[in-house]
Amino acid sequence: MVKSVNVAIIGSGVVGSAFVNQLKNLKTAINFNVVYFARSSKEALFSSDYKPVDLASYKNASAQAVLSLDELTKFLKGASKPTILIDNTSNSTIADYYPTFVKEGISIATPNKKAFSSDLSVWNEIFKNSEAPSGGLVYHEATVGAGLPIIGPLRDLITTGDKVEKIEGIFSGTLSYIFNEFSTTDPSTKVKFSDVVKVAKDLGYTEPDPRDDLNGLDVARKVTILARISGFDVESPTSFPVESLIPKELESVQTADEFLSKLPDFDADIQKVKEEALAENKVLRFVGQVDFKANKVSVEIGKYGFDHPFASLKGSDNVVSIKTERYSNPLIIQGAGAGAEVTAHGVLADAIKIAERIAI
Ligand SMILES: NC(=O)C1=CN([C@@H]2O[C@H](COP(=O)(O)OP(=O)(O)OC[C@H]3O[C@@H](n4cnc5c(N)ncnc54)[C@H](OP(=O)(O)O)[C@@H]3O)[C@@H](O)[C@H]2O)C=CC1
Ligand SMILES: N[C@@H](CC=O)C(=O)O
Ligand code: NA
Repeated sequence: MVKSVNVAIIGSGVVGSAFVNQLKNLKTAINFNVVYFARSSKEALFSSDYKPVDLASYKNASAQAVLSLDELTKFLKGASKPTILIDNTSNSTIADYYPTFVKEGISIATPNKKAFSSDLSVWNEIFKNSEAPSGGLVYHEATVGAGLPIIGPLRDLITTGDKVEKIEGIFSGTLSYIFNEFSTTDPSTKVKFSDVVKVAKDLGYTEPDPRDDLNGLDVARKVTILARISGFDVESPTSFPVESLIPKELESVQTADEFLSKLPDFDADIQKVKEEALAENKVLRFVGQVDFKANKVSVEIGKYGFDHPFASLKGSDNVVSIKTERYSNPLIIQGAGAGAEVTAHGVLADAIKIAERIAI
């Protein structure tokens, strides 16, 4: 008999739409039965008898109001099959509810960093509940480096007894793209900082609000996640030094659109920093670090010589260097660290891993 698992999807934005397309074309021995699909924060598709949502026409299907998280839990628990919840949003209310989902036996696959990088207590509760015999499973590979295999291999190293000494890298697809385009080894590069920011947004690399990338918080969240997996109990992503690219004068601007329209006024400031680096034969890169020996976690803009590996990165590539007791010559993982398809495949691969463990 074919094994089956229920799936509840929340969000159909940049990542969510790509996820649905990949799921539609999935060829596995397990049947993924989508019983709930919140295609926006207002509209959801589901039926009380758990009939599968038609993914081919979900955009036009008539929808109902989204269920509250309590109602959703009750609905999913009422089914005869186990459920994987796919959270393709950046919503923190949903993230704060993960401990309850997991306690109620609902498994989670998600690219949403909020639950794993907010207060340490939320992280502890999620994984404590997940370890209980009736707890749901939790996979979040796409929260760091999108679909790049970083969290899985790091967890494997730790589980098998290795010890992390240092993790260092470029963890933002957006900031990688921006600095790879803006601060190059070629002195004739003329692109304006604010223009590249807009392109990064159009390419789907940024957070829903690009200020969450530019203020360093997105990188701080990723560094927090990697530090915690490695055994460094970081209290929150604001509990260590994080450098921001938001001009002081724009810190209190209300909307992302207003921010983007005013950003060109500050191009000259960052241009000057770039030119100073260039005069030293260096480029600017936005780097995160977890250093166990120095007992230090940091996120900052650094200057790197033209021959440094960070200087030759391309596109939205992330690069992560993991130095451990076993890998004294660090393990390097590099590739696209943002974008719809590479993020969605990370989430879907996690969903498949969960399904292989829980489908009945
Ligand atoms: N883009 C990328 O390259 C990467 C993204 N990620 C993460 O993936 C997640 C999604 O990013 P992205 O797709 O770019 O974001 P988008 O803003 O494009 O999509 C978010 C979607 O979530 C929906 N949504 C928000 N809140 C709710 C809610 N309460 N109930 C139902 N739906 C809701 C939004 O609907 P509405 O329009 O109604 O608000 C929207 O459809 C984020 O957590 C991001 O950090 C991770 C790695 C890479
Ligand atoms: N906005 C993020 C998306 C992936 O996490 C980034 O640019 O890296
Ligand atoms: Na990843």
